[in-house]
Amino acid sequence: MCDRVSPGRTFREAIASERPLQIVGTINAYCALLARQAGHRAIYLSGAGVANASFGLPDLGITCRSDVLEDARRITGACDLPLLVDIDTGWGEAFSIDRTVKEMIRAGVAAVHIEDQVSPKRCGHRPNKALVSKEEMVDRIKAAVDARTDSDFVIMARTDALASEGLSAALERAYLCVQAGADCVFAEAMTELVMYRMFADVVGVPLLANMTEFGKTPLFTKQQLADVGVAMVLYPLSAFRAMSRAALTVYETISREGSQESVLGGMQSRAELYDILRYHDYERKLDQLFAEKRHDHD
Ligand SMILES: C[C@](O)(C(=O)O)[C@H](CC(=O)O)C(=O)O
Ligand SMILES: [Mg+2]
Repeated sequence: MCDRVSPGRTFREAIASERPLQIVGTINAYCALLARQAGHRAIYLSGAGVANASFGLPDLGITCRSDVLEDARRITGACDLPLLVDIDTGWGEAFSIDRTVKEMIRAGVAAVHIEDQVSPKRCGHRPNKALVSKEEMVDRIKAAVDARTDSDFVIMARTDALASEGLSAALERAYLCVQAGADCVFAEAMTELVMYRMFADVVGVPLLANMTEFGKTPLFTKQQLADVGVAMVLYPLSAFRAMSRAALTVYETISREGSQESVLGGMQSRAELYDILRYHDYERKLDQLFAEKRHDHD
């Protein structure tokens, strides 16, 4: 790796120093800057977010590695916060997973989570999810771990097993993934707080809880999750859901009222936008370059 601190290292440090670490979904580069402005220390590129927001598609395994990589690169290009990326099933067998991991590292990503659903996958909070065998999932993890070109890059194993196979099977899968080298575990679609305590005790590595809205998991607080041993709390689509509602309201208002006047109060101002983008720094730089150029010709 180049002179840059490994994003994986930054992510590991964030997990160690903020318990639990809040990881917020940022569907694009500007959202990543907003999350940083709000003081967050880690961000997330959601697979559902790529499908829904970038492609207008449902989260059913329709988007692929290059789609997610493109969104990831835009985010890492604009924001230095460590980025966790949802790579769904890894998009294939061992060599495809190898390529996925290597390209994610090249894209400046800090961590990925890979799940045990069959391909094409479904949203973790919808019915009728089908899983690959635990042996195949272990192979996915081995392939991901072996693919690392940066030993700090974080491989997180996600299990979707609770719904179809029950808690003991989900715990066993998580344990086997850790034995195979996974750095962290993502316990998907838990229905009770105590389940996280059981996972934390079994896996012995940092555990992630997914607080996605309108799904199978009640919205536990950061403190409740800390008390049951959770190390990371994910809010994958919270901002996206709020942005979507806000955008719809604006479109409807413009259409209904013939003006956006009544919704101005809900908008970020030009000054606020420019602040986040450091617009004036860019402008000053431009002025300076032109001034130097003029000077050269004198
Ligand atoms: C975390 C997740 O994998 C995502 O893609 O963001 C989704 C979130 C959601 O659909 O609410 C999941 O939990 O499957
Ligand atoms: Mg997903």
